[in-house]
Amino acid sequence: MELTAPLLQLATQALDLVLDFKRPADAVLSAFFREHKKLGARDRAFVAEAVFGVLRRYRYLSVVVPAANPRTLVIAWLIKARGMSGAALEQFAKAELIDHIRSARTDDLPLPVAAELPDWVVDKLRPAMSDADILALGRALQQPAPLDIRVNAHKADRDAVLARLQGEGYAVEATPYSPWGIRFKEHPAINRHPLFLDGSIEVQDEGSQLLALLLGARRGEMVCDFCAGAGGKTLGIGAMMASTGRLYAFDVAEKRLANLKPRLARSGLSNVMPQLIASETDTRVKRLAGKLDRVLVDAPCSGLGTLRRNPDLKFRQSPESVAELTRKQASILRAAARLLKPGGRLVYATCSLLPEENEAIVEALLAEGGFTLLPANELLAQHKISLDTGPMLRLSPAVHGTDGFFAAVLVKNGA
Ligand SMILES: C[S@@+](CC[C@H](N)C(=O)[O-])C[C@H]1O[C@@H](n2cnc3c(N)ncnc32)[C@H](O)[C@@H]1O
Repeated sequence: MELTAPLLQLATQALDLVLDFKRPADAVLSAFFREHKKLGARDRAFVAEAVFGVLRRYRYLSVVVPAANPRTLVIAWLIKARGMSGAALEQFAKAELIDHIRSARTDDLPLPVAAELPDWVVDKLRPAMSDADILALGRALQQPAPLDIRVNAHKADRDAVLARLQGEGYAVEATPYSPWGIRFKEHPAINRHPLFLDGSIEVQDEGSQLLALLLGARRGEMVCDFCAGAGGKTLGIGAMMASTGRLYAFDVAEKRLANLKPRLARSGLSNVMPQLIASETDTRVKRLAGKLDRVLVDAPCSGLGTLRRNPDLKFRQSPESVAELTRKQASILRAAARLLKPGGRLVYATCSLLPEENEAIVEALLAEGGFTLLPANELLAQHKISLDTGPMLRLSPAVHGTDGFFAAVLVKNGA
């Protein structure tokens, strides 16, 4: 595509709005496009690509550019990531700036810059990971995520959906771990496809799909998705229950639960009860104490495992926000644990990469007694899924091609 001065100006303006990191970049960009209604599809695509492209390499580009500002960052991205030639850019930037960027070194960078992670994140990862693994993780997190869908087992069959999509010319393949997953090579607008509109498929990362398997809810059981949000996991669990029994979908965010409603309608499930709660200590929660067979806690977390989708998130989190989240996670997990019958199953999951949001939260509950860890690797093997990351599941984009993801399965003692 041909770069023009107005287009460069638009990308610069949009980036400027994103770089205060007060709101999620995708929300800022949507608002920006609403204000620039006349922009054509190709120009929008360029602006979005430039903004997300800079965000993915923000630490590196900030080192490369002598006086980093949104415009020079976009120019540095065009040269370093898009491989644009100096000649194509000479009408937009001084020759010294172009030369400086072109000759900037790419080797010998400090680990946090090469991995595109904040220093404090690298410090928190270091006790559990080698520098080489942190670098591989950081590099994988810089790549855009593939588009994964989950076939709704209540309505459709994966092989049939796969064959249909292939027949329609989509480049798709079955996901390696989830029995319901299909991965697209491109990013088509799948939310307009008839299979999406009739609830046969939902967009969901493969890692998230595995949670329903780990929870293992059966027909007729009493189950709760404690942090249901817009119901990504709820719908997978409800399908496994074949729309029988009862599946409570709790959340404190009214808007997210509202977003669950149309998805629920499409899914054809009639066993889900969305329930807005004020907090994890709400009386509606306490009323269910000791009554449930399975509870999923897909806890609010730093989201650092999803940086492929939200590269700005790492700059909107801090050690303080993580500390606050860990207090919340521990409190929610305890409240959720009280709902289980003896022998009932509790799954704790996050899309964080940090041990303090993951293993530490689970180990603290285990140390109090009352629960036993059920090895996730053995459970997955029972489903013929060869995914062995040890007794707790830790998925990494560098190793598994999924978002960064953590899950632990616990059983309430005393059955
Ligand atoms: C990681 S998201 C869940 C995503 C969701 N499970 C899905 O698959 O779409 C965490 C959710 O926890 C909710 N949350 C935060 N505090 C909570 C609390 N005290 N009790 C229940 N849910 C809470 C948030 O509103 C958010 O929707």
